[in-house]
Amino acid sequence: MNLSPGISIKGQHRIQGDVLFDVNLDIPGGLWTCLLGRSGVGKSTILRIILGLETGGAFEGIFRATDGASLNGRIGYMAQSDLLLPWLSVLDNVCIGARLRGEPPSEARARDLLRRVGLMEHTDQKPATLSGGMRQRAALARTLFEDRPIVFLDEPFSALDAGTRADMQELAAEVLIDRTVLLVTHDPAEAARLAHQITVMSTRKVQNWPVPQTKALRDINAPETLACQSKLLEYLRGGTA
Ligand SMILES: Nc1ncnc2c1ncn2[C@@H]1O[C@H](COP(=O)(O)OP(=O)(O)OP(=O)(O)O)[C@@H](O)[C@H]1O
Repeated sequence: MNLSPGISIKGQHRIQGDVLFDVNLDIPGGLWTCLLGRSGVGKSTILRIILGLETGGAFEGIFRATDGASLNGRIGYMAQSDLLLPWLSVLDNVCIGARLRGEPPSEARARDLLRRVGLMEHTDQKPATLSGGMRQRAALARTLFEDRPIVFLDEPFSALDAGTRADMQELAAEVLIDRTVLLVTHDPAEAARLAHQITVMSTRKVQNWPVPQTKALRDINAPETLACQSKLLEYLRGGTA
């Protein structure tokens, strides 16, 4: 049985009375959906609506899990900003969710994830002593540690160099296999590599985009990955694709 439900969202979001976007989107359970679109179009807002967070506007519509159960407590979220607590060590930041819930965190698992994101030597450091890319990897480890059936990732690899980015994509794909993942990204190559569903958002519509027929996680240099990446980039730049 797939324990990671899909999500459907349908409605309209307004900011100060103006329509920011109309959305009618099915996010399939147990698969990766990559959400792309121009800056400011409302990608993060879709995540925040489903998470019940402040958006600065009002959403009129419905969203629900496909299994009919509440989404409360089932979504892991990695925001664009890392939201690391400056007074805690990297290790304690990874474990913070469990501690706040009054659960004893598995420090061994936290350390293993920090090793896998390349921060084994930095577990006792405070976030302020890390580079931007290291902070982003600490935030990724914290999100993976939460082990939720649904995971929202908002530009999770944006601060990473190309090699580390490929490594972290592979790690996330492995750890989050069979989870429902909604990944916001500006990188067509990332979407072409990771997605089971690609969704492109504009002010007019939210539409699905053809994904390569091959199995994700795809080879970066496979012809179908490169073709998808190139067509997507052309479309996002305003071409006709
Ligand atoms: N708290 C808020 N109050 C008022 N307006 C907001 C708030 N949050 C977002 N907005 C506005 O909503 C719009 C969509 O923002 P959102 O962050 O969802 O865009 P995005 O597509 O994720 O952009 P980017 O790719 O740059 O991250 C923007 O015009 C933004 O200014």
